[in-house]
Amino acid sequence: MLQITDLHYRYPTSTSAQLTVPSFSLEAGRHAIILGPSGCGKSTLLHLLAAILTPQQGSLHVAGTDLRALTPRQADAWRGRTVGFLPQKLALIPSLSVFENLTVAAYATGRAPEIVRATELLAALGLADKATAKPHALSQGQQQRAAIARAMFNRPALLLADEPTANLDDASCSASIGLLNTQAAAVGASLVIATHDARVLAALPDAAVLRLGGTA
Ligand SMILES: Nc1ncnc2c1ncn2[C@@H]1O[C@H](COP(=O)(O)OP(=O)(O)OP(=O)(O)O)[C@@H](O)[C@H]1O
Repeated sequence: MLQITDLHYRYPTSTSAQLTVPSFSLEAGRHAIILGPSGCGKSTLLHLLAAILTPQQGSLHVAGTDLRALTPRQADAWRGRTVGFLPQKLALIPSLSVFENLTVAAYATGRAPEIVRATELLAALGLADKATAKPHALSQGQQQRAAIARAMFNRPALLLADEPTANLDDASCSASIGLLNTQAAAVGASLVIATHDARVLAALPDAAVLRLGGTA
């Protein structure tokens, strides 16, 4: 699922921050935890894995695709088909209902939205009665579940989650990781979680761990 070799990334606007990623590979269907302190580059690596950013050096293959070989347009199409993303700031669209926040994800694939899938996902995530609500009317936990449903809508091969347990108590932390794990398993996706939270290691004991040291 993932093959990372000698990967380097530097933000074009920054002269100092440079991310260096150790070589790492992950089989399809297996899960990984990207672990490291604040500012070490976890979110940046997730953006590289989603082909939102392009590395300057090294090779990066995800789900059988050489991401460095993609044009920006090809990267957009590949991402829409392949990746589900749960950002730290959930980024639900405030003017759309919860249901519409899911179905809008279909536009990234160029296919018509599957209405039945949206209904089933919302039910599976305990949000059946929130389909017509706007995101602001949901609790924080409900908003995260809606964002997980949106990430899963296109049945991604790779589910990326950025600090999904930040500010959660222990019970909510294990519920959140459990949901991500269950949803990934339902479509055979690999789950990759970026976190500085050691509780995630305990919640996913079989996950491979990629430690990031920091920027140089
Ligand atoms: N758009 C950007 N332009 C320039 N530098 C950036 C940009 N985004 C992040 N950085 C820098 O890159 C480094 C890695 O940031 P990143 O957000 O990937 O870290 P992180 O490990 O996810 O941190 P946190 O756990 O606090 O979210 C930091 O030094 C940050 O300041």
